[in-house]
Amino acid sequence: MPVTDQAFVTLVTNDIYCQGALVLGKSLRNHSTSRKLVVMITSHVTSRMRGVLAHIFDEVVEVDALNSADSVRLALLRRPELGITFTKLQCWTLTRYTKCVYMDADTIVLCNIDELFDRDELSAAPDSGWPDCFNSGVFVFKPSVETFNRLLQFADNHGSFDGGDQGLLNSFFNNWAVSDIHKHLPFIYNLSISSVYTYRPAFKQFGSDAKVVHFIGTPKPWNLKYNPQTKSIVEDESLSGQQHLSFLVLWWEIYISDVLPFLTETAVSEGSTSEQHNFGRIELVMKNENPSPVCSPEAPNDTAEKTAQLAQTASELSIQEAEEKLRTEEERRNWEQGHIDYMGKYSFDNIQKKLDRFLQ
Ligand SMILES: O=c1ccn([C@@H]2O[C@H](COP(=O)(O)OP(=O)(O)O[C@H]3O[C@H](CO)[C@@H](O)[C@H](O)[C@H]3O)[C@@H](O)[C@H]2O)c(=O)[nH]1
Ligand SMILES: [Mn+2]
Repeated sequence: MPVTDQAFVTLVTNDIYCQGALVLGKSLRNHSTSRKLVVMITSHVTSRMRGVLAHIFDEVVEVDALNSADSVRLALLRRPELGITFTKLQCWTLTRYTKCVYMDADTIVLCNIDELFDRDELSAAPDSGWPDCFNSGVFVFKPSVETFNRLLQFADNHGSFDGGDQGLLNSFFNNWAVSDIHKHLPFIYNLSISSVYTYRPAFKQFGSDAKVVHFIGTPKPWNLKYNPQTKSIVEDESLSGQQHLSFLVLWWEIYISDVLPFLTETAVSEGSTSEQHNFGRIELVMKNENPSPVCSPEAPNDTAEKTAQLAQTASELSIQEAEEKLRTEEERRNWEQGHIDYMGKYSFDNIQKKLDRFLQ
């Protein structure tokens, strides 16, 4: 039975974080949540992206951006961009809902977690860096204008010890660590990806129970490169063994199968808009470095070198030429059978060029 007065809520202040929110929303839908899905956005989110969000979320709510502007404390955290996360506090203004679960846009669910609505405000899981603090990437709360105003007043009086919302919320709900064990969510509801390497044996023992994965810190999944052919993350120095790759692969698989079609579809159907799209930072595939053979039984049994040449040629095709070729029967057959040349003609770069053309 759908429950219409309770919702999962997330936040995005720009189109880049939207990639995360879309994957999160889709993961909640894939696990048949009975609650509403709400995404709070700020004015910088483009109207095209708002349209895409509306495909997955029940409500796209514009809120005013709030910023801690606390550069000194944020510098301590080495994350100057996180002042904007004060905007998260706006979730308390969603008073048409009686209870909500807030989730960061860099989280995904691995199963249905509707049971969280049995908990009260403020329930959250321990932060892996300082377990007497809760992590503010997943928490149960009760919308209330009064609480919202008290939070703003508190922020005004005391600021935030880490410059972001997490410091503020921990000071405000300051008895979380000791008052009520029911408000301590098990860590599996907010598995910080960093714990995978800081306590590897525990991950081996309990990791399979995880319900929510949180890609805390940097890099975020959407900043990485993914090779859909080999279903693997293209590792670079920003990873340095710190992220658990299989969860990143899962994120990317949801992105490719459930989100990318919405993004490309909307770009095509709203071709007349002059707004700039924001797929720029997502690199779906490696281009010509390390080419691997195109996965297609019809393709001749080429050497890697020949494949490299083909990939090179394909990536150099003009859009018109690429479209022309798309119409040929063989390619259509390959496409329909799922043998898609992700390394060449249908590399993300080429798809992106096509989107650019539609958006001009
Ligand atoms: O430019 C931004 C930055 C953040 N967000 C939103 O705010 C959330 C928090 O930012 P994130 O980059 O996910 O922070 P974390 O790496 O998770 O860092 C920690 O510190 C943050 C600041 O206190 C808390 O908000 C997080 O919950 C906590 O996990 C994101 O998921 C988004 O929902 C935006 O929409 N735009
Ligand atoms: Mn986060």
